[in-house]
Amino acid sequence: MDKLTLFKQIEKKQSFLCIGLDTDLHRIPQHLLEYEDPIFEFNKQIIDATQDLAVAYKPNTAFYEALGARGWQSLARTLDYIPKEIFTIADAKRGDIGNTSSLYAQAFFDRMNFDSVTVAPYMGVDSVSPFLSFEGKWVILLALTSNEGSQDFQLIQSQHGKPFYQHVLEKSQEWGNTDNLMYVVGATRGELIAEVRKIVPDHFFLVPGVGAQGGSLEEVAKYGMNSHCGLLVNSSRGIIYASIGEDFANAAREEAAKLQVEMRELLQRFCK
Ligand SMILES: O=C(O)c1cc(=O)[nH]c(=O)n1[C@@H]1O[C@H](COP(=O)(O)O)[C@@H](O)[C@H]1O
Repeated sequence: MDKLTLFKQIEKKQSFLCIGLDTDLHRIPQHLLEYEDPIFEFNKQIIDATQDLAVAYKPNTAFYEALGARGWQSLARTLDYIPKEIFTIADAKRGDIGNTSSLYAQAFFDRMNFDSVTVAPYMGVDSVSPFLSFEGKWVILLALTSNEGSQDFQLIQSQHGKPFYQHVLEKSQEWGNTDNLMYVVGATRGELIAEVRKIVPDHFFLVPGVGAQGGSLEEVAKYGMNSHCGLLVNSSRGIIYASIGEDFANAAREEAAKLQVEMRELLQRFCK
């Protein structure tokens, strides 16, 4: 997908909401277990109920991989079901030596036709550049993650006096087709989002951590929004498990709608 299509979706829907399809067989409503593919059925109903509010869907592949071949099939069916104008993210957090990364990229971009994949930068240029060589596909590089363990490496000051995540942002700008590069920046790191934005003013951020992890949407927009919005804010559990009863899809819609209303207002305030 090209940038323009993404911009248009954001403008049309007045939303920068990404819904995380972290679909767990143990958490979905029990009545769905009667279906031949309960995971797909759950996702299908969530997508039907929220597609006018969301600009992206992000299945976290762990939830599908954990089920083996059956899970991969549910993932493929889900991807096929997502309307084509909506941005799709394979949250797989890959990255390996070059020839292996090439095959990961083929798996998610050619075989499965995702628009983007999350990639870990730890192994450096040759582990990331194979993903960047796919025309029209996006790499979403982990920069400053939302979890507590992000302090272990990402916030360590290097001998140049900069935290490690800043090196990731700067160095990755030299890694080829950076036009199609986004960065993961956790919503739980409100005060640091402004620092990230200074280093990469034009890139999109995928921002997980609102909802179940407690990040503030307003802070994210205040510090992270640019003139093209530049944000995809993800919520997974806070939306998809809003209810575990038969009304789950409606409840998910209500949660997504609350976020969209807030996003519309934030776009008017900060997208300049
Ligand atoms: O890459 C991600 O999406 C990601 C990065 C990060 O820093 N923190 C983070 O929570 N995520 C993912 O975003 C989703 C967050 O889910 P909820 O906390 O349920 O909204 C999960 O799929 C995480 O794996």
